[in-house]
This record gives sequence, structure tokens and C-alpha cells, in this order.
Amino acid sequence: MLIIGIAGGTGCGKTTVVNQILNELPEGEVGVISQDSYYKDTTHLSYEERVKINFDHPRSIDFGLLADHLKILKSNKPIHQPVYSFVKHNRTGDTILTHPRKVMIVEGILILTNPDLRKMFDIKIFVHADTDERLIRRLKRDISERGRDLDEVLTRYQTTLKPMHDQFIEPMKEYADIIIPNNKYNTVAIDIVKTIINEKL
Ligand SMILES: Nc1ncnc2c1ncn2[C@@H]1O[C@H](COP(=O)(O)OP(=O)(O)O)[C@@H](O)[C@H]1O
Ligand SMILES: Nc1ccn([C@@H]2O[C@H](COP(=O)(O)O)[C@@H](O)[C@H]2O)c(=O)n1
Repeated sequence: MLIIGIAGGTGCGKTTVVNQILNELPEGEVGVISQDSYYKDTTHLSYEERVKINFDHPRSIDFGLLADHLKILKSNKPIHQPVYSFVKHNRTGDTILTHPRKVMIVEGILILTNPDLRKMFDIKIFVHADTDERLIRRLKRDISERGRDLDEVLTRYQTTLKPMHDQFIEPMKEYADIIIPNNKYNTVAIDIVKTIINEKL
């Protein structure tokens, strides 16, 4: 199994890059795990308490469970990937049965901050988009898809998102094997990653 880690700040285009990679590759050969599925279970907290969580700090992620799941997949067994709700700020209680594939892609803002995970990735990719571009994309996406308003996104951006990005996410470029510039759609970089994957399939 080839495990590819794709990191980068919120709105840089990780999910889009993953979908572009999957597009045209043989169905059922490449699997995806999202770090978002591994936000810690916060059922014991009220909604008001959950809203205040710093979701851009590594401690918000259950990296132990994520690493365990990757090990299980590596041993050719399926996992139950939790489903996360950005509206409820919590896991839904549902899971998605995720089967091992020849290539597994793990994507998320903080996945390169965890040394155990870093060791498991055969290829580490960092997707870069400029800060203003990411904020614009995030604003549009969170308002249209994640049930947020302008004030919520901007307040979260100023209080946690930007400081956490500068402290934890941007420095992870150092560990990347490949950095994909993604201010514009980058078909050349996507084709290179697809070629690497096709060699493995
Ligand atoms: N290269 C790009 N140019 C313009 N818009 C993009 C680009 N990549 C992604 N987007 C858009 O930006 C938003 C955030 O992208 P997404 O892939 O969800 O980012 P991430 O997963 O890194 O948070 C989405 O609405 C997506 O359509
Ligand atoms: N309940 C939550 C959980 C996370 N976030 C934000 O999601 C971002 C990471 O997801 P991407 O798809 O953008 O990579 C992260 O910056 C968190 O702030 C949230 O808003 N609410």
C-alpha cells in the first residue's frame, strides 16, 4: 500500500486536489481518509462549548485513532471512518466502511504535524495557496456549505485560524516532498501525482 499525505492550510484546495487526482484513475484502486473525520468526539460538551473549540490546533484531532486506522488498512482490513458534521461541530455517530486500497490518500490541515503519521506517509505533499486567496475561498465555502456567516468565519480566522496556521501548518512545508502551488488550478502538478500513483497501480 502506498500512503500519500496531503496537507496545507484551510482553503488551499486539498479536497479539490484529491478529487482531481481520483478523476480518471481506475475506480476502487485509490481510497481517501479525511483528517476532518478524526476531530475528537465532543458529545460530552454542549453546542455552546463546542463552538469555542480551537479546531486548528493539533490537540483537536484524535491522531491516535487516525494512526490506528491507517495501520489496520495497511494490514489489509477495513475500517469504520467516523462521519463529522461541521454544522454540529461533532461526529454524527455514523461511520463509513472504508476498505484498504493499493493507494490511500490522507488529507488534512494538520496531518504533517504528527510524527507518527509522518513516518507512515510514503509521499508527503503540501498544497500552497496565498493567505488572502484561502480566506476568500473559506468565506465562500463556509457560508454556502458549512452553515456559517461572515462574522463567524472572520472571527474564527482572526482568533484561531491564522495564528494556528502560522504556528503549526505553514512550518510543515519543511517535511513535504512535493509542494503544489494552487493559487490557480494546477493541472501539471496533478498529472505528476497521477503518474506516480499509476506506477503503483
Ligand atoms: N485552484 C483553485 N482555484 C480556485 N478555487 C479553488 C481552487 N482550488 C479549490 N478551490 C475552491 O476553494 C474552496 C476550498 O477548496 P477545498 O478543496 O475545499 O480546500 P481545502 O480542502 O484545502 O480546505 C472550494 O470552494 C473550491 O472549489
Ligand atoms: N467544527 C469545525 C471543525 C473544523 N472547522 C475548520 O475546518 C478547517 C479544516 O477543514 P478544511 O476542509 O478547510 O481543510 C479548519 O481550519 C477548522 O477551523 C470548523 O470550522 N468547524
